[in-house]
Amino acid sequence: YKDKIMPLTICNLSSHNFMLISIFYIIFSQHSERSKVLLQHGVGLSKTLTHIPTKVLTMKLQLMRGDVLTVTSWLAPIVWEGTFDSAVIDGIYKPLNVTIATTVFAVGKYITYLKDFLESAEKHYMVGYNINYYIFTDQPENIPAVTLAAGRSLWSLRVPAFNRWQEISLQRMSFIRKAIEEQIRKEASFIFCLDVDMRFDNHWGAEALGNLVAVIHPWFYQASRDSFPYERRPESLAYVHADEGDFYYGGAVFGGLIDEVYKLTGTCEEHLVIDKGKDIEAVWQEESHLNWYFIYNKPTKLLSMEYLWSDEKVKITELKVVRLSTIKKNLAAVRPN
Ligand SMILES: CC(=O)N[C@H]1[C@@H](OP(=O)(O)OP(=O)(O)OC[C@H]2O[C@@H](n3ccc(=O)[nH]c3=O)[C@H](O)[C@@H]2O)O[C@H](CO)[C@H](O)[C@@H]1O
Ligand SMILES: [Mn+2]
Repeated sequence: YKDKIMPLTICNLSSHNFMLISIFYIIFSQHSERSKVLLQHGVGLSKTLTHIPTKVLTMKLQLMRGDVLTVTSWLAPIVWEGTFDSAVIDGIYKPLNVTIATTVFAVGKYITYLKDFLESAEKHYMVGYNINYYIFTDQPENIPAVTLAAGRSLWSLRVPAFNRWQEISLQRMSFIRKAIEEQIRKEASFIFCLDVDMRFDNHWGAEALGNLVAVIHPWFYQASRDSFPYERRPESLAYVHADEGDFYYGGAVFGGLIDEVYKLTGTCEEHLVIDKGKDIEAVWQEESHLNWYFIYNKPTKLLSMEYLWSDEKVKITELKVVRLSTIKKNLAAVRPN
């Protein structure tokens, strides 16, 4: 299969993934006792996992992508169209009846993005799953009325208005950490933390679930490590040495199991507070701290730029589908500074 279809260099990149998938299915098909898989996802054992037939295995192996990196050097999958089968993924997660918390900040004029964000999410984001949206806003009265599907609900959490846009990004980690502690932990098993200036265009589903999930920043997909915009001043706790770093991740999408994201947000919050005490603000605010965190706490799953694209980018051939895109915004009109 490899020799016939894939050029040798690509074959080297993909063979790990090929092996992993094969091993996963061998384990899966031989053990109908499903505790390992369920425990790995940190969810209860009460529901029955549906049996995955052999014909699905055969189909899956034909879906491999040969033109892109589909696994990291620490063996985390990178999710691209053609690397997963939604029927198999839903066969794992739907019976577990998981609830996925989804945090979004809509402060000041950014509240105007919320309607399209929510309406498009209802069409494409985790369709068929229980979703709790947590909207952090300074104006709960202006949250638009959007019809949510069954099993999906929306909570508003009040935050102050800020006079610098950087401040909102900086404070997100702390607000999310607190909300997990006080509310979210009791209500959901997974969480995704998303920017609001975005629109879902296509399926963005349960294949994105994982213990600790990061997204490759679309502007730095093909960039070399020395051009990643990590924080380079050693005084900051977000400092990354020139010899370190795997990918440059976007701050607009991260997630995973609640406890993993609790640790992530708590650590970033601590580092942000210490930096502030030293009067230093990392070059890309919380995104810089997030990138630091993922170097020392490797994400267990990476999402390709299909999961975080930008309306301002010219499409590349590897991009077969845009699932979520940052909309073009008039920064002078929407930001407080
Ligand atoms: C695509 C991507 O990875 N974007 C990141 C990037 O810039 P962006 O240009 O995407 O940042 P942005 O202006 O979208 O701000 C981030 C988010 O903060 C919220 N917000 C911001 C300003 C405001 O007045 N009101 C408000 O609610 C809102 O949810 C917004 O989506 O760098 C930021 C760091 O500063 C964040 O890490 C963003 O996630
Ligand atoms: Mn944004």
